Amino acid sequence: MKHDALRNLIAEARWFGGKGRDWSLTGVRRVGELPDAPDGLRVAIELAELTFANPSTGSGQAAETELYQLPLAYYSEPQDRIGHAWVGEWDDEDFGRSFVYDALHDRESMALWLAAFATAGLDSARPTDVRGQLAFHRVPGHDLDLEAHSTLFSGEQSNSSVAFGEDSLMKVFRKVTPGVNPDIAIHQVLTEAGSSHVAALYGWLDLVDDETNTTIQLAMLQQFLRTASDGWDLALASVRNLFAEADLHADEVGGDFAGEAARLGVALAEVHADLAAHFPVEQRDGAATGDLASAMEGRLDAALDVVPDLARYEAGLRATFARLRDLDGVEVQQVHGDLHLGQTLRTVKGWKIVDFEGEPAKPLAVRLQPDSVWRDVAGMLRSFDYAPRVVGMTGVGFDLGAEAEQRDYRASEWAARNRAAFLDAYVSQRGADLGDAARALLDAYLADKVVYEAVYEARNRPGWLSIPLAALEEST
Ligand SMILES: Nc1ncnc2c1ncn2[C@@H]1O[C@H](COP(=O)(O)OP(=O)(O)O)[C@@H](O)[C@H]1O
Ligand SMILES: O=P(O)(O)O[C@H]1O[C@H](CO)[C@@H](O[C@H]2O[C@H](CO)[C@@H](O)[C@H](O)[C@H]2O)[C@H](O)[C@H]1O
Repeated sequence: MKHDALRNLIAEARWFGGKGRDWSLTGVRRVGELPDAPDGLRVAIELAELTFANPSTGSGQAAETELYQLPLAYYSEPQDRIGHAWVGEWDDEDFGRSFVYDALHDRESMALWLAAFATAGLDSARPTDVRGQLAFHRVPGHDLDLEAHSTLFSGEQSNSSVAFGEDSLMKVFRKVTPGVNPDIAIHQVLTEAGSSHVAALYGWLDLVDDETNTTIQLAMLQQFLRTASDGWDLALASVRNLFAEADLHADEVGGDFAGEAARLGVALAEVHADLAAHFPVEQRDGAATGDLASAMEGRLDAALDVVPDLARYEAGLRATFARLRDLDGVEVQQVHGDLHLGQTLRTVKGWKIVDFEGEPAKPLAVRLQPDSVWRDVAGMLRSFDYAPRVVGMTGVGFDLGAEAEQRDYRASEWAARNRAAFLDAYVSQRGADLGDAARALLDAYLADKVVYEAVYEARNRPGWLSIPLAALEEST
């Protein structure tokens, strides 16, 4: 009963990244219980082990397992108010007959996380509260609002984020791996460095797993950015503005985005500088750029099997990657790793960058590797190409048929203007020219990202595959 209910919960969850693969639920382990639950409620954190019949590409394993975190509310009576979060009903060996709900949707349950974090902050000399295998850590400097009600973010993606009023936000990591979670580690460093471009870290929850003698980072508590607007939504609004004006250029319409794009460039350069000051920076030699070229070529080889249309652009892409072999070396450092406009938030206090977890599909060891800053810059530049193409495709706010040519011209104009504003501001904030070596690196990361996007779109949004392919067509 429990097994089937949890399997259904996982299969239907938005955050489950294994959809479409052949998997089974091979274990469920209760790793902790939230302290101080009221009568009639027990709240448990359980880890579900999933075994995949076919390993993901390149893992070289016969079968692989992944761990997913499931916070569950066990009530002794049914709770109609959270019927939408129903998981199932069963006899639990610790809690007895239970009516079980997804705890993330339940205010009573979420208040227990907040209270546990608050308790951990009571003694600033020992900002960690250990409850069984759970260790609640607090970063001093902010008093949590314990009256705040929780709201689960509807736009949840790889993880589940819960806002506590307008005070704090807790991200519950869904797919978990033993070891350091880069999102927590980077937020901690940037918070201590006083960075104005991230939400301040307030705390985090670790599972100190006795069975495997490892630590698994389960959740992160951070500042709620009250006045935040999503960078991707703002960019789309700006494009629509331009498309609605038949006779005006990008710099003449009200919703021009170039000033924001430039401020984003400055913000990214400042974040990179802070990361370079607090994580190792390495100068790697020419062999490393050769390895980088080989890695990109390898990804192209794999992508050609998934998206045969890429073959038309193969020669140009290979030439771009091969240029890396002429470089003397490459500097690497901690970067964001998965940056695009959807990872940026505009607040009244400027741009913030979120989600430093790297690409969730990549193994943790790969996500922790230092990389070139040009990977992040390329990610943002690709987003400036996407925005007008997405508006053009969906046709919201203008007459598609009659204005197709005009629209394509304007899409290119918007993308070029904002790419230039972002890149110029980034480069000048770093205080260096974009020399030939940096240009070669940037071009290679851009090409690598387009190849990645072609595979991502083919697998996730086939209707959008034309976007990366059109970018390749334009650059040939
Ligand atoms: N500190 C914050 N305050 C307000 N909203 C936030 C904050 N951090 C992230 N968000 C919003 O929550 C969404 C999900 O956050 P993200 O870190 O990207 O989660 P995921 O790991 O699930 O992709 C983001 O798109 C952003 O709009
Ligand atoms: O889920 P993540 O945010 O980690 O990133 C994945 O999904 C992104 C889409 O949500 C995808 O980004 C691509 O589409 C964006 C518009 O939806 C665009 O702004 C990006 O430039 C483009 O790469 C991303 O590639 C993927 O890893």
